[in-house]
Amino acid sequence: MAFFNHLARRSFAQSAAMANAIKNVTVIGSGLMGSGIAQVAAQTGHNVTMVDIDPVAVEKAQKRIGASIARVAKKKFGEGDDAAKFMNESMSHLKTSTDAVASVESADLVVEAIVENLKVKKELFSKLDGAAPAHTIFASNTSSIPIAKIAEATSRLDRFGGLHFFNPVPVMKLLEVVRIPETSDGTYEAMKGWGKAMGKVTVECKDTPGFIVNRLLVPYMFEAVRLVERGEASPRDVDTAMKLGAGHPMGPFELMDYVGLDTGKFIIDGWHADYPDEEIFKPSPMLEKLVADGKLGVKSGEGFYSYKK
Ligand SMILES: C[C@H](O)CC(=O)SCCNC(=O)CCNC(=O)[C@H](O)C(C)(C)COP(=O)(O)OP(=O)(O)OC[C@H]1O[C@@H](n2cnc3c(N)ncnc32)[C@H](O)[C@@H]1OP(=O)(O)O
Ligand SMILES: NC(=O)c1ccc[n+]([C@@H]2O[C@H](COP(=O)([O-])OP(=O)(O)OC[C@H]3O[C@@H](n4cnc5c(N)ncnc54)[C@H](O)[C@@H]3O)[C@@H](O)[C@H]2O)c1
Repeated sequence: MAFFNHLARRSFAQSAAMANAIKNVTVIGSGLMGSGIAQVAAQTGHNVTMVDIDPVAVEKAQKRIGASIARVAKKKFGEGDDAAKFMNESMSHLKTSTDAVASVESADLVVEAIVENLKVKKELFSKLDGAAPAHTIFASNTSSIPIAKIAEATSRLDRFGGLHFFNPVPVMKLLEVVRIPETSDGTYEAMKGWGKAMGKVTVECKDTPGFIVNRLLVPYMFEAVRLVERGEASPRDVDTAMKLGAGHPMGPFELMDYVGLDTGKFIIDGWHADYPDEEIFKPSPMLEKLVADGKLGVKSGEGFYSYKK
């Protein structure tokens, strides 16, 4: 018994050490998710580098982070000096870059939150694998792509996993921590420990399609789309029904606009390719048209609804 207690203590100590070892975090992608992850990492005292290939995206992300940190600071500290101190300290932990390779040179953890496309994600990780130190853990925030397929691009399968955050990251408490068969126990404990250090509640999940939340949420959202495409109800009424009848904070159309319709299309197209017989994953004419028209939801000013001021 004493021996097992000793082992348990040791493994706890090791995981605590690994989690504490994650100090320098590189977040690749400064869109909706990358900016949220970078913000929370900076707020919780990590040294963060947020990277995007698009300098305009970086600029927009900085503005979004500034506005969001101000909301968090007000909630935590009200209007006084402590709020200003929290904002300044958080921002002082955040650097930006457009050079992904140079940005991982001293990273303990790399969290990828770029476009939901396997080829693009693999190209990125393959470049980063040669540039990052041996100890660096790589994680993807993918919504729907198997982590194992992304990890194939690297030679560090034992230091690879999924860290799936939820939008808006500064508000949503959940973090799904995903392991592939090769993920080492040390890596997994470090990822979970980092999630806790970020103030998140972590749940564990294997590398199964959609993990937990999206396995349930994505079919739900696409059932709503089919309902409307069949002319059985309007988006507004579906949203009202799910908010008032099921207690959801947003209806499925509001939520799809919030997530981004391009991201929704990437998810469903990927699953359609993998599971061509599943009716629910077949292309939706309504979604195809909105995306083709550049109506990507809240982020572009219009999706199922208009957000133009
Ligand atoms: C597809 C992917 O793989 C997975 C996903 O991410 S799926 C999407 C998951 N996300 C959801 O389901 C979100 C559902 N929606 C919600 O929970 C809520 O509508 C919401 C939290 C987004 C907004 O809440 P709502 O009450 O409508 O608006 P609002 O009053 O502006 O915000 C509520 C609180 O959150 C804070 N907040 C909202 N957005 C914020 C942000 N971006 N940054 C910081 N704080 C924010 C507000 O300051 C406010 O704080 P308070 O309670 O102290 O006043
Ligand atoms: N939107 C959501 O609600 C949500 C929630 C959880 C997970 N995710 C996942 O997170 C990832 C990002 O989603 P998002 O909503 O933030 O997308 P987004 O479109 O808001 O941002 C993606 C960013 O990645 C950048 N980018 C593209 N290729 C790049 C590259 N090679 N190197 C560096 N930057 C690159 C783009 O310029 C863009 O700024 C996706 O995998 C998505 O499935 C999204």
